[in-house]
Amino acid sequence: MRLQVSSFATKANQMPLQNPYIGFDKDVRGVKSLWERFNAGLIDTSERRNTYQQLLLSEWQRCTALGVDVAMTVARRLSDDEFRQRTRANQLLLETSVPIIKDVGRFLDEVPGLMILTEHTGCVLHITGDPKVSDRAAARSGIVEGSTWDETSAGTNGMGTALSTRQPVHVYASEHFCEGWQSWTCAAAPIFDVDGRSVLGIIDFTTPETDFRDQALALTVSLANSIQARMTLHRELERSRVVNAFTEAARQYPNDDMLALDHAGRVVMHSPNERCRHIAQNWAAGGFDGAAVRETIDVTAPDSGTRMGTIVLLSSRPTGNERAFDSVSSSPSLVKRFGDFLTCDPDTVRMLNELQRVAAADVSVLITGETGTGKELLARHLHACSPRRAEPYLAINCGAISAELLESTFFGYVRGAFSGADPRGRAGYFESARGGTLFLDEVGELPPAMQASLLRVLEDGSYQRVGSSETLRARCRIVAATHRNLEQLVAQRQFREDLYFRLKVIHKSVKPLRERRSDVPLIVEQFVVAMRRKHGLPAAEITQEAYAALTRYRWPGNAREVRNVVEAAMLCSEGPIDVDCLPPEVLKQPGDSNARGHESELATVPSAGRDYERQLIVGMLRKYRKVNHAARAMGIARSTLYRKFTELEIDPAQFTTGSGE
Ligand SMILES: Nc1ncnc2c1ncn2[C@@H]1O[C@H](COP(=O)(O)OP(=O)(O)OP(=O)(O)O)[C@@H](O)[C@H]1O
Repeated sequence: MRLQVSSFATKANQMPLQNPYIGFDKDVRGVKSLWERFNAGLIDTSERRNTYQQLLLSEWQRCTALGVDVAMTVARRLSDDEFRQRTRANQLLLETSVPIIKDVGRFLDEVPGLMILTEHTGCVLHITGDPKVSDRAAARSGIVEGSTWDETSAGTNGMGTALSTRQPVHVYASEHFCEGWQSWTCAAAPIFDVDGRSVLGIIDFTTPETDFRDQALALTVSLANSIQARMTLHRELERSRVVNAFTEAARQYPNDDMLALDHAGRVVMHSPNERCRHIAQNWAAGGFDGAAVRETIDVTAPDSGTRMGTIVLLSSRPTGNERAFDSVSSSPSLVKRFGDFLTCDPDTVRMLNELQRVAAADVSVLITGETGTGKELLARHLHACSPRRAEPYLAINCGAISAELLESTFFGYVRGAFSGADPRGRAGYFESARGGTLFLDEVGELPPAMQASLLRVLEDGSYQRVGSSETLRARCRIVAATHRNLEQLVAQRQFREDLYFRLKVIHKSVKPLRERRSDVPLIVEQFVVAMRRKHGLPAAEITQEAYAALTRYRWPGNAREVRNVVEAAMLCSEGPIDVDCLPPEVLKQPGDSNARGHESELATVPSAGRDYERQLIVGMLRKYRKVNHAARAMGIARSTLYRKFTELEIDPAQFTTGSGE
């Protein structure tokens, strides 16, 4: 159970094994019976209980209050996209931890257990261990990479409880709050960042209940310490590189005030004056004027392109023409970053500043704009800036769910609600989002019946699971988005006016990229760095001609199209990115009916989308040289990739080695 006693926290080094909560002579049967009585509502308050039982009860009461489903049997899992993002964000932790875990794993051959690494919100990044146990854990409890184990998602459990207590814990079988985890026993320890306070992740050793080893807790603590030590070394190296970059930037821009931030956005250095000292002191609390940031320069690792820190140039004391990125902007301008959303367009900067101001307010927000303009990106960061940031962020594409399943997907259902349903019933998005944010993408696609149900929730917060008359209360914030013109849909009676007004308490519209052309270089630059990281590519220049074409093009698919074109071009090029790596539509001059130099190709390729897809796949094959590696990098099944070869007339043998598999 958790090591919650405060004296332990302060005397951890002297007395860990004397703590009653990590003793291994646990009263297994007693705990099971306590759990059963707790869930049946049969706990007698006058009953005398020892400290350990009281601790368990208060844990479980807390989980109940958090709305955790005690009957949960399969852990919540992030979408593939979200998991990919978490993996990218925790690359260093993974690269540092996995070799250590594997090294130790070799000596655990005899123990039927799993070594699990999570990041700081409880999402499992990596699992190593006995394949049989791994299969069983996946099938029985959903213990897989991408599953989430923070206590608000999964109740008392090794990873989640170590995260919330920031201490090593041992959670035995029926000490788990959810029924679905009670056939497991876990020992887990937090991995701390260099500041000794922020938790980077958790290292956990999970075994079937009966196979637990007394030494497991010591093992996880020792592993966490090793990972921590190696991370500290990396961070020190990064820090010295950030300091060097700061010194270089200060030499280049002697009139600028600037700060150097580490990978986590903490101030490492600042210009030696009172204003900067003041900004640096208030930086962590966000008590600075965001608009004071003129430019940011990422300090990246020379080999991997991973971001190690940032140099922030502040906007006052302007001297005229200094620029951080020569390739980025033709005039000095303010670059605003809102999460991963970058802009230097004054209207969009203003819109983001307004969005930032409403992040903390508990009101619904509607974001409109053409497809690919970054609406999801804004919604995600709005959540990250809100007081709800520790709670789940759930994104739903309303247009992708069939009308019959919408009610049950949003509101959940009880057992026996309809045929084909999970016999245990299931929570819907409103329940799973709890106190977090529900992002309703493509909200304009909701059919009328669902619009009426959503309106009811927005009006009084109440809803029912399908098949139940019990009223539940929604506690999440709604952020909605659409590329459609909702006002027009209202006029055409396709969208309820009352719902429209409920959703657009705050309404922000994102301009298409062709109306903020100064953002194109910024976004191209951002994707060049991201794709280098994603595919492990060396630094590549963009030739002047290619650059001119990229900035001239109107980008009907907005930033998403930029991403696709940059990714394909980088995979296609062997050296600098030149025009021959750009798709024909990008090369078209305004008024041109033919793409320069690509007439013959165009004649055989029916659409730009197809052309892009073909280019991307060929690029992937060239890079990875094996079909299965390319499929994995693209996040699709090998069979799908083979189907694409036929569709797009690609001969994989031309690009792969050996069997190509
Ligand atoms: N201003 C921006 N700066 C950097 N990247 C951006 C920007 N806007 C969008 N992107 C990137 O473009 C891609 C598409 O963004 P996103 O999915 O948020 O668009 P969207 O408007 O929600 O699209 P849709 O309407 O099709 O759902 C993502 O890869 C996102 O990271």
